[in-house]
Amino acid sequence: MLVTGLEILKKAREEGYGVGAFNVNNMEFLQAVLEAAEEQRSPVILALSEGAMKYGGRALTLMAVELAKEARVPVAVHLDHGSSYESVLRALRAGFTSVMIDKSHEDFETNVRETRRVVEAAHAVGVTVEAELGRLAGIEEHVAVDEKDALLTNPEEARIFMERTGADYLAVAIGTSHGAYKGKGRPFIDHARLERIARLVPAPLVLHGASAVPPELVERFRASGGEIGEAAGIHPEDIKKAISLGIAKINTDTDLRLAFTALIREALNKNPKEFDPRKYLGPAREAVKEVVKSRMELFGSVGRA
Ligand SMILES: O=C(COP(=O)(O)O)N(O)CCCCO
Ligand code: NA
Ligand SMILES: [Zn+2]
Repeated sequence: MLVTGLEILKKAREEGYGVGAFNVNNMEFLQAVLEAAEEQRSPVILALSEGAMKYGGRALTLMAVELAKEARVPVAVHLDHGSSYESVLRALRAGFTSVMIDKSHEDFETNVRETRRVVEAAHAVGVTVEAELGRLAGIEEHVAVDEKDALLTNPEEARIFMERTGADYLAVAIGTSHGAYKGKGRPFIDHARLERIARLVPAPLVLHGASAVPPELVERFRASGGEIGEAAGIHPEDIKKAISLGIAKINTDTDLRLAFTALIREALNKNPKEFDPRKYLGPAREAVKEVVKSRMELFGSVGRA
């Protein structure tokens, strides 16, 4: 059933588990994520970035919203990294039930003002809002303290920000970053900072840049002819710890992309004569579904629907 992001995330934070927000760009990703959620009896968030909305248009947003309504588990349809008020309005008009306004690159007052404006519009139509404070950036442990403070989320500022904006959940910067290169080896996650934020912010917290970029997946991508450098993702123990401290929404995009692409490359390499798209998109869809199911097990959302 189609529900708001807050309905899913409030319960998750209260009961101490995480819910995956999986980025979808096409039919196969949508099917993979929703089938995984139903098989795992897990709530799930379908995340569409502005790039996904540009790429998929009405075909994608219609599918996402209608399939969410028909799903046998709670599903929110979420705008990921909304960059403007207008972009949020387009998502609201498309029937999304969760929107992110990301003004974390602006100064504090601008972020507060722009986020408040989105909260008023979204709440007027029963949709809940994710905001962001702090800069996503992989940090090496030895990074100077003042540099960390400039980048990562300040706990006291977070409390004030949430009170002044009325946002429903907060994306925090505690050492993660988007993409396949999150740092050399195991990225440093500032759990102490997260604990301080969670004490001051009762709202569900969001972890961006949370993909694991597992070595076996990177290897499979390389073996199929893919080129990727020294990739590193977030360690499963850091995900579990972050959830225990208050993270309720966990964004996963890179792991799905790697799986989908590796399987397509393998299928095309294996049978150069093949030109039925279903023969290579099908196995790729299955691989994404398996990644999503295993992420749900790590997050603890299995059986929570
Ligand atoms: O936090 C994330 C994903 O993080 P990751 O790259 O670790 O999967 N996202 O918000 C997805 C970003 C999509 C923009 O193209
Ligand atoms: Na988001
Ligand atoms: Zn993100």
